[in-house]
Amino acid sequence: MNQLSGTLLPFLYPCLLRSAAPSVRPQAPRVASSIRRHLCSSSRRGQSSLAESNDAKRAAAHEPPPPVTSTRLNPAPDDYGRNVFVDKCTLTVHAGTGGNGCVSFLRDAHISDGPPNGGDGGSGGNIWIQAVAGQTSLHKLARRGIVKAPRGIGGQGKSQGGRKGEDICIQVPVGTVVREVWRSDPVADEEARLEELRAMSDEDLPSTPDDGLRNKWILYAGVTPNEAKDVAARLPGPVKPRRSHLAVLQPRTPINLDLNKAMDKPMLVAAGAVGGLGNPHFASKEDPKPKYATKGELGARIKLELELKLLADVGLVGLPNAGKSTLTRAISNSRTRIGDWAFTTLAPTIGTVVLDNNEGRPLVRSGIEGQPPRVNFTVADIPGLIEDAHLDKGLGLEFLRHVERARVLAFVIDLSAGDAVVALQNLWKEVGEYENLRNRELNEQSQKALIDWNPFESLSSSSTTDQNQQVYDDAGESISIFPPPPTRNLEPLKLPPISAKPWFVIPTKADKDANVTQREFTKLAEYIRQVEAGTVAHPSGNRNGWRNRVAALPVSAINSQGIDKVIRFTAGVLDSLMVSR
Ligand SMILES: Nc1nc2c(ncn2[C@@H]2O[C@H](COP(=O)(O)OP(=O)(O)OP(=O)(O)O)[C@@H](O)[C@H]2O)c(=O)[nH]1
Ligand SMILES: [Mg+2]
Repeated sequence: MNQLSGTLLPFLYPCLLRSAAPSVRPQAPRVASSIRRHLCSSSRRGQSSLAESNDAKRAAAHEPPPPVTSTRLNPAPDDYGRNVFVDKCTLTVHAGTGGNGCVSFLRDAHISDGPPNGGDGGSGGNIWIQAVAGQTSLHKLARRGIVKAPRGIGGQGKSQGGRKGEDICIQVPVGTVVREVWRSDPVADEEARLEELRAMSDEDLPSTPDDGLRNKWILYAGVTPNEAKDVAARLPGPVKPRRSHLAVLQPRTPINLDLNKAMDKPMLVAAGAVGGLGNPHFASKEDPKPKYATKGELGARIKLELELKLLADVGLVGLPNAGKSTLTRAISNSRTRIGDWAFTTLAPTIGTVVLDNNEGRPLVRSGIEGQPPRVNFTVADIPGLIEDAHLDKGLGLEFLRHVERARVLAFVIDLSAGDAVVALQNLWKEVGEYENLRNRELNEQSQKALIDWNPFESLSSSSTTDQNQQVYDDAGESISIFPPPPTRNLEPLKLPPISAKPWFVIPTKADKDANVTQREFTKLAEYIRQVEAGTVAHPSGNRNGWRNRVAALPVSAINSQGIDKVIRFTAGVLDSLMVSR
């Protein structure tokens, strides 16, 4: 070993030196150990260290393995990933304000007082939105609350235009509905104001330009206070506010987008405001060297409500403690919490089931002809439903709201916990009652909207606290700067009826007492067959409930048995939905 100390080897392979110590490192790289064997073959000390390490390895092999405390499918209750799921949030987007125009004049060795050459301001950043696959929650946007695009940079001398503000793209999960709550568009406000001024007769016109118009101008930095009055008096009349040419790409107001497909390109939500004009724009015969330029336009502000209409491809519906979370862990990458008590899961957790890990051959072949194959689907572990959940017992309404947002429903039934058919019927009863309740509410709301409508009600009377926030000037007078307009009451989302969703049953805990589970499964399978054949009523009580291809797929989630069949069946149902769409 002493031979080694004078070389670079100890630095490159520190394990060679450490191997002389009594501790054993079975994970040492194979290359290092082969070099070690080769180099140390002539050294007696090296031989003894190898012998020691072999002894230690042999001793370790005879040691009993550490006791297994938990597995992935039967973890300790504190072994779970943090769940941050948000399916509804509001977001205020600010399009970038335009950069200011510049007041500048050509200066040269031979020209001391040249023509105007101030550049235009750059336009503000645009706000885009894009639905992307792979995202399942709105929590990041909910945390941000406000998204502001940067403003454009001001113009400069020598006719240099300002740089444009950077664009911002908001990425949301596929299945997000985006609706406008209110909008404040300074350009539209200014247009309306100019329209009003134009309609006024000459006597009614304000004699001097009011603050609103003055605020649009920038005066040359070199003007003295006395000169400033003179320049201000020479300002041209109201300048028509300008919009970015991208504004034509904005969706119609009020915004109402249903982003139900992954988008290749983002969609424009709010175009950045245009930059101000430099002083050459105002040069005229009367005033060839204007000492003013315009400020950039103010960017629009839009308050949006984002809501996930589609939570996941499959929603697991079951009684508390039925084994939904264990099943979610068994079929997906989820690390949802598992515990042998009711209400272990209190908020939905979304897991992704991988059908193709891109290692050559897909694990499950899925997709429809002519379209790219499906590589995964999502599963939502929804908190357990209890009796009278539709009356909001045990946060029932909140949980049922999530059930409504799954494409396909999988009813998880514990085969060892009493009558499986009754358990399934009870779950459907809660879901069906919730649907009736929701339909009744929707009808009541639309009737109320009809009755409450008052054509003579002024806009200001419907103002909200948001709008009433006042700003005061130095003299204590209230001034309103850029106030948000009244909030729009958004209607509840229109969702397809729950009973019309494809559904199937996953009887679980099939590994428990064979006599009981076998008996319950036989009963349940017979009942499902009758529902499919139409000889018994649909368990939701709705005559038009989904009956095609209903199945009962028994599993033992804790042992990962029967899981493949569930994945294949679900992928098949999702494919058939795509074909029928
Ligand atoms: N023997 C057996 N036990 C299971 C199986 N699946 C789940 N369990 C156990 O059942 C208990 C409850 O499982 P969870 O997956 O937390 O049940 P859950 O439906 O998510 O419960 P909530 O979140 O409270 O609604 C745990 O102790 C699991 O280990 C199974 O297939 N076989
Ligand atoms: Mg759970």
